[in-house]
Amino acid sequence: MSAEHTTEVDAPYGTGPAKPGRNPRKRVRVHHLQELKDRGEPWPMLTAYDMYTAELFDEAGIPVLLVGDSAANNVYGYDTSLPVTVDELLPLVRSVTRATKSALVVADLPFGSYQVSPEQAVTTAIRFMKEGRAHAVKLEGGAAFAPHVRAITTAGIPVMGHIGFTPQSEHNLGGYRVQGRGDTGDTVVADAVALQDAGAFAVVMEMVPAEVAKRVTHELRVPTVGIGAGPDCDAQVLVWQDMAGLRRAKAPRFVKRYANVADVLLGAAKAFADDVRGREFPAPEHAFH
Ligand SMILES: Nc1nc(=O)c2c([nH]1)NC[C@@H]1CN(c3ccc(C(=O)N[C@@H](CCC(=O)O)C(=O)O)cc3)CN21
Ligand SMILES: CC(C)C(=O)C(=O)O
Ligand SMILES: [Mg+2]
Repeated sequence: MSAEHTTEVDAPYGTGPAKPGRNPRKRVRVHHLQELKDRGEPWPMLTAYDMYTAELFDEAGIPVLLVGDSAANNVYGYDTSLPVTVDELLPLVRSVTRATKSALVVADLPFGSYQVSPEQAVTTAIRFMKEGRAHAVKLEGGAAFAPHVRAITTAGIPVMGHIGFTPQSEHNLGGYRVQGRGDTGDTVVADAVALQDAGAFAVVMEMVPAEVAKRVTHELRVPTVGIGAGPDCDAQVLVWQDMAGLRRAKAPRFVKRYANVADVLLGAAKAFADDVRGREFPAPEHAFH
């Protein structure tokens, strides 16, 4: 029996590092994430936009990778997530999915690709599954988008919700602001319940007060995924360039920086430049004779 076909797998899924070359885990599924919530085990999620990062995060045991529409900011250099298109995101999704063995890959539906109607949402979600080889999709919006979520899940595609601060609506929300303070906390809870009832397998909460996120997490059967939503969510997500310190701009309050990749890359590029200018590179061992 080849390694690929072993039925002996590490449990629980995605809660520890993979063991390369031995006992490869099966693909994380939506029901594994539900099992983690039911056992009270929090799980990590990161964005990924390309092959090498996806491969590393998969090996690190990150069970869910999000190809975020935040590629707008973190790959394409737009100032908001609004301009990025399906055609720009699809190749990134394809490379991330191709690079992973275990992680469940979620594709963000970008602005304008699902809001028009549930039918448009299904059509776009199908493109991400068929052309991007994603395992699930994510869209922004509360109760008003329950019909869109229902339509996509009816087509057989798992959907992750996203409420609280929803970057695609920044012009309507008045900028990057915490959502659900005071009386509007009840709206966040109602939105989360509506998404769950429409079939969402998990709900991201971005920049909502920790107490509201805790309420939602206890109210929902399905997992909540926090970003700036306090410690009581069932999962936590960060943009990888924030998490690893590749992005050098001032990070939002909810970010914790675990490395300084920017300094590592800057140092490597400067050393290479110095070597070329000083005729240190290429050395004899780098040349063919
Ligand atoms: N690199 C990156 N990280 C992200 O978390 C992220 C993106 N890009 N792009 C899409 C959205 C936009 N997000 C953002 C961007 C900025 C703030 C921010 O500046 N927050 C401030 C102000 C909060 C407030 O006004 O209360 C902060 O200090 O947290 C928050 C979320 C989250 N997403
Ligand atoms: C920050 C996460 C939740 C996201 O939606 C994105 O990266 O696009
Ligand atoms: Mg997004």
